[in-house]
Amino acid sequence: MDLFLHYLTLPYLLKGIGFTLAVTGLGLAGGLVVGMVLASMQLSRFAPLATAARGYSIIFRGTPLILQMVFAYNALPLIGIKLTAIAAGGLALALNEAPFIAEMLRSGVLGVDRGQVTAGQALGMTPGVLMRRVIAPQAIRTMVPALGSESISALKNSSLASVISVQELTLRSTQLASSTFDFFSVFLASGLIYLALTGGISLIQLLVEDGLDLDRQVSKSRFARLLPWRRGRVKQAATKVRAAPEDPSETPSPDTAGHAMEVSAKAAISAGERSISLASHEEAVRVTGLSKRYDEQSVLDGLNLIVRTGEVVALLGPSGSGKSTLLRCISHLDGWDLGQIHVGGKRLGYLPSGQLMTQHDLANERASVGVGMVFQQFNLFSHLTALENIAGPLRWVHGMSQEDADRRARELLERVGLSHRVDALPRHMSGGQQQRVAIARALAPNPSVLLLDEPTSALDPELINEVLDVIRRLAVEDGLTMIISTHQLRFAEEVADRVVFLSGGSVVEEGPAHEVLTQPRHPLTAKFLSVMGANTESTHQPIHEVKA
Ligand SMILES: Nc1ncnc2c1ncn2[C@@H]1O[C@H](COP(=O)(O)OP(=O)(O)OP(=O)(O)O)[C@@H](O)[C@H]1O
Repeated sequence: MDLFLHYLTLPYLLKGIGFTLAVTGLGLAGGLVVGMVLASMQLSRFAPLATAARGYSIIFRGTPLILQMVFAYNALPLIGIKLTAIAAGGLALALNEAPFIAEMLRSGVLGVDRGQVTAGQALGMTPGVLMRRVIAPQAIRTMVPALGSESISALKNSSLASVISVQELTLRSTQLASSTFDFFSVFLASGLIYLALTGGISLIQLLVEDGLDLDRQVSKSRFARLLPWRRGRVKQAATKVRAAPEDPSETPSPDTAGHAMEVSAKAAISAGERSISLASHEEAVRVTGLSKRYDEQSVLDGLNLIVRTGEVVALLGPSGSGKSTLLRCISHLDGWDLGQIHVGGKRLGYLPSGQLMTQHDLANERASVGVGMVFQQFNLFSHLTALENIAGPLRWVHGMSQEDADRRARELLERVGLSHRVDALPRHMSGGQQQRVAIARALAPNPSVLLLDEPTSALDPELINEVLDVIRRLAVEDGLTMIISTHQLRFAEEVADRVVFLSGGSVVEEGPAHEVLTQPRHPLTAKFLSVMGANTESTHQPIHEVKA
């Protein structure tokens, strides 16, 4: 026992720890840098880069580390690169770790929900901002356990550096045991030191996991405060704005139906005047001859559409008629084959020369033109609170100060009846609440046009009204220009100035909402409405009863 304790504290062995850590540190740091390059190459759309990265992985994962260390120390000097034993060991370990780390990075990035990436693009985030604020924070969180295991494995692999005479812990233990012949005590002490080192790594992993845990109470720790995606501390004042629940889903208010009737009445009184006045408004969106194919399938077929400022247009049509694709093209989230789209008079995504913009410039233009988008699946950033989902893009895309962005986010959350949920994560909110946050997020930068892609189709019937009510208010009170793809016929009749019926990727019929929904002219519209139970009588059913 005495001898064991003696070896455990022997400076000769303890110095070996320094060399072990030096090789491991170089290996992990270098592996992370090379791994990031490899992961970017593999994720690149440029095939030769991805192939080169794969070739690298095959070579370095397929040959033994010990051989790579010997090569780095003994063969590189032959071509004029002479490294110290520690540098050669660290280099070989880095090159060997890189493909493993690259795979972790790649799977972390690919694991981030594509919908959130699309939402970030729609909000005008450049690829860099998207990576820093949306993808990396979520990818890193999922990678931490695997990175912890890889670090432990790198520490143990560093012992192979003994073959190139790095005086690390294993080599020193072997030398000590050979000279004292006390193999048992020396290797027991050495094993315990390794255990302490790997235990340290596990502890760091646990602390990092804990620091990144979204369900943990907001951290006051300095570490958590350094993280760019940390959960912001929500000021008490903000949560006190409303003590009682303001959420219509929690306190179903008779207001909703009342409000709907009021809107309907207003709409009926002013429909004629409104359509005359809208005709003189400027064009907010002009779509001319838009055609798009997916392989052999034609999805949009010479589609034409003009939406004027302040107008609310409901897109109706059977599933697969191209409603979502049209909305995605308007915000240039998708490209198209033929035709032109102007938003606010600008060809969004095109240079004056007619050339396509880079993704970076397209993002900036999307933000400056102001095309907001609300998705079927909400697509909230799952690592951010309701407040941060709204305030974050205002800061990162529009350069607003944190104070102003938070104030705007609170105002909007209050408008959509969610001021008591400012600090809630998306997964702690109901579908209706998430969609209301998504609407608030899209509204935050004051878009010139708001596109809503079946905003209620992913909601349970009892949650649909709370979202429709918010949209109704935007149409009536704010006079926002909106294009809404929806299957909610009664809602379309109440809120939309015009209904545009799509079939097979082109406009089959369009006209004042009430007219198209009650007296369809085209047989396809009539058939669709009858399938939807939306003939004259059924459009007067309660909204939630009219479903696709
Ligand atoms: N990425 C894609 N690759 C191939 N085909 C696609 C893709 N996206 C959409 N499509 C096809 O394009 C057609 C139009 O789809 P779109 O989602 O625009 O229709 P929709 O009218 O919005 O339908 P729904 O009401 O069901 O949402 C569909 O046939 C769909 O399968």
